[in-house]
Amino acid sequence: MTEVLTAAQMRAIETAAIASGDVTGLELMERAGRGVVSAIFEEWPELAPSWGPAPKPPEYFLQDDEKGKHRAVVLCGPGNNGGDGFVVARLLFAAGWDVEVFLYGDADKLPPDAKANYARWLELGRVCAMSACTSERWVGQPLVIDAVFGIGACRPLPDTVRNVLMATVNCPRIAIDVPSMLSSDTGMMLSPMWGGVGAARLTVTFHTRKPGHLLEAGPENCGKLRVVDIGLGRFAVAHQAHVRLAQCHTIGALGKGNGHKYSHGHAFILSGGIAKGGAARLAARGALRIGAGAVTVGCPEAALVENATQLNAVMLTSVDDAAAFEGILEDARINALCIGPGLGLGAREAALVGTVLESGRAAVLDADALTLLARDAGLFAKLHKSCVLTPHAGEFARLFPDIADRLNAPATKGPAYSKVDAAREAAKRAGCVVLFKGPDTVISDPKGRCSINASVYARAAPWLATAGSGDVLAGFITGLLARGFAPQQAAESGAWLHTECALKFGPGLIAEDLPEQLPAVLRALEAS
Ligand SMILES: NC(=O)C1=CN([C@@H]2O[C@H](COP(=O)(O)OP(=O)(O)OC[C@H]3O[C@@H](n4cnc5c(N)ncnc54)[C@H](OP(=O)(O)O)[C@@H]3O)[C@@H](O)[C@H]2O)[C@@H](O)CC1
Ligand SMILES: Nc1ncnc2c1ncn2[C@@H]1O[C@H](COP(=O)(O)OP(=O)(O)O)[C@@H](O)[C@H]1O
Ligand SMILES: [K+]
Repeated sequence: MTEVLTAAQMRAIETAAIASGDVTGLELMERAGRGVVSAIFEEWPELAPSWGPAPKPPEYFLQDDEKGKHRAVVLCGPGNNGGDGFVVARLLFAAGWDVEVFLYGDADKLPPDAKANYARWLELGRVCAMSACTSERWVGQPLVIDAVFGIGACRPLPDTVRNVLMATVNCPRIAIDVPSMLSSDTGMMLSPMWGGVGAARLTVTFHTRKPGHLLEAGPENCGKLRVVDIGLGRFAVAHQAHVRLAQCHTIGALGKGNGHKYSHGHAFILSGGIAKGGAARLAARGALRIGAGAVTVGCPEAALVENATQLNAVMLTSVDDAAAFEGILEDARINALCIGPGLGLGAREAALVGTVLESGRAAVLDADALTLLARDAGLFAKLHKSCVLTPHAGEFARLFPDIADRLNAPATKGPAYSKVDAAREAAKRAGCVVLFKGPDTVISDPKGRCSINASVYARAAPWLATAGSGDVLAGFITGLLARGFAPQQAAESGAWLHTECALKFGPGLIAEDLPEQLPAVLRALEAS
């Protein structure tokens, strides 16, 4: 499943499922709780009862030696996340575990399905107030089930909850749906956790990933992430989910069919002056490796010799000023431009950004070009739908300071504002695709079509935090634009391939290595 659903979208699907008569809320809660318990036993088979990870057969009577082998503390909250917690408590108890349950909130005010499961648990054990969950509980490091808040949390946690969660730091903690201190829409911490609460060992979510699992502090707090199917697939189809996981979705187009080099486009990368050409050369190498038929670097005359000693398959020409570049652009075969890496911030560079934008050609604007756009509203107004902006967080804040402020403000009420919302708003304002970089790269077009290239969990590639890797990404996207990819597809596929290249190389990666992984990555894609 490549959809990523917000809390509101998830609620809409749940409501549609219940309204269809196919399933009740109580049944969904039971499936959720069972999914959590199965996931725990699959993850740690040594904790599983003798019958394995599947839920216990109803007719099964526990043998004495199956009782009390393991201990769990279940922390329940006032909503349906707490309801899932009561189901998990019951199922662990049925598997022979010693289970203690604590509730934050008033049992009388629980929503109906949660209240039903609260009542079922009361037939088996007690429920104590969260305030009674004191430090002796954590001796022996029981398994902690975090069922305090799920998709319903969007403001700072009450102190009682925060203190209890912080005290579990040395215990294995399983988060139901989302760690309670995290916003499922944004991945941001809802409360500061002094000294930290540590990551959950496992987070078990339902139906699809939520943005908060992928963005910001989400991945480092979720531990392992498991998505459990609770039978909502049919309803997901009816629901238009606008955010999905990035993929290389037009990979068929990456293979080169017939045609000569110019059938695959001609990418032109503008460079800075003497001793500033490395970034543009990295971008050019990326554009060529990703399959642009021809790639040219344009630099000031004074930097030609320096660049010539470093380039072979990439062509080189002098571009002293915007007028010279206008002349070069008379060659209609040049169909994708890249400006910004190592460019500089002077008048020549600002004029070149203007020429790039006035040409109407597909263009990637990165690094210094973004700073120039931030400085000059007139330039910014020239952005058009064939452009791709590739800011990292600092450049984003320079270009869209008000949006960045809103993104970084602590959440006090829902719905929370996420990196997805920020990228969408920025793309709408700019009138072009914005690729907002990070381990959680978010790509949006002006209509809000959005994807997340998450270099997290199994795709974690921290080696990408190396000088020049962004320049290579700009080159990848430019190369794909030259090959005729639409801006959103070029950005999404470029980001996805960028991560794949980093994964292929692994630790020790430097920017130069990235384009060199492309042949193997593309070969593997073709084979699959
Ligand atoms: N959708 C689905 O398909 C399915 C969903 N399922 C499960 O339901 C979960 C969602 O349940 P939910 O909507 O009841 O929200 P939940 O996270 O329990 O919290 C709401 C409660 O917490 C309170 N509250 C929030 N923040 C607070 C704070 N900081 N401090 C204090 N209070 C705070 C809030 O209070 P209020 O804001 O209303 O004042 C309200 O009482 C979901 O994550 C999943 O586990 C599954 O059962 C199966 C299918
Ligand atoms: N920890 C990380 N995990 C995955 N990708 C990362 C990480 N840090 C940075 N990246 C990626 O590396 C690239 C860095 O780009 P940028 O910040 O522009 O660097 P530079 O200017 O040095 O080229 C971006 O594509 C970003 O998404
Ligand atoms: K939770």
